[in-house]
Amino acid sequence: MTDKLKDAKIVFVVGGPGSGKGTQCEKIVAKYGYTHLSSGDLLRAEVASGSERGKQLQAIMQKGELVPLDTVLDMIKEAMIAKADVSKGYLIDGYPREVKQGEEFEKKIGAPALLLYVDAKAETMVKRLMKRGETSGRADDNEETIKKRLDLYYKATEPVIAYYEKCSIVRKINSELPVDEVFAIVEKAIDELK
Ligand SMILES: Nc1ncnc2c1ncn2[C@@H]1O[C@H](COP(=O)(O)OP(=O)(O)O)[C@@H](O)[C@H]1O
Ligand SMILES: Nc1ncnc2c1ncn2[C@H]1C[C@H](O)[C@@H](COP(=O)(O)OP(=O)(O)O)O1
Ligand SMILES: [Mg+2]
Repeated sequence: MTDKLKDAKIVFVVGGPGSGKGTQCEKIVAKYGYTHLSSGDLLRAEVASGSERGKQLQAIMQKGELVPLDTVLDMIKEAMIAKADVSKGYLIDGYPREVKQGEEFEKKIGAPALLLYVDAKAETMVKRLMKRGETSGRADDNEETIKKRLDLYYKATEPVIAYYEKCSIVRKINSELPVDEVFAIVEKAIDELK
């Protein structure tokens, strides 16, 4: 077991593609100094490294599918351990994407104290992603892949929220509002943690 992470404060950030997870995480980092670990960013860094593994990941992500659980969990765990001595808390952004990922995380790392459910309508998410796609350079910010990512979100990821509602750690955040108003809701949820 990972002793170093035994008392870590862990926040899962869950929401559909383009719902605003990364945007809110950035603001949490600025105010609270938490460590932000986005599974998508970690995977894109591996792709950018040009490694053989990165090439396989790229092919999966371009199709809007989920990469193997072990790959993403190992990456997150490694990144968490690297920050264990200085971290005030961890924002785990984009994970879990399916219930099994949550179960494995708890077995190998620990239990989350809070789940921020970043909620926006499908229509809003598509609009934001198409706009983001104009500049993001992301291979998955295109109409066809966005549709697949949304379908997968409703099928595989939404059940994660119901799963964690059982232990009353879910806080639903209305991400239809302007960024700062969304953050005001986020702040309340984080402040309650202390
Ligand atoms: N509350 C908001 N209102 C309007 N646009 C937003 C809001 N939150 C995020 N965005 C925009 O939507 C896009 C997706 O946000 P991002 O944080 O990358 O989402 P995610 O990490 O959930 O995919 C970005 O271009 C971002 O600037
Ligand atoms: N926890 C996870 N399990 C499996 N695949 C993941 C993953 N997190 C990210 N990926 C892969 C599949 C996603 O379609 C892609 C991009 O993820 P992301 O950057 O978190 O997207 P977004 O911020 O738009 O929600 O990376
Ligand atoms: Mg993101």
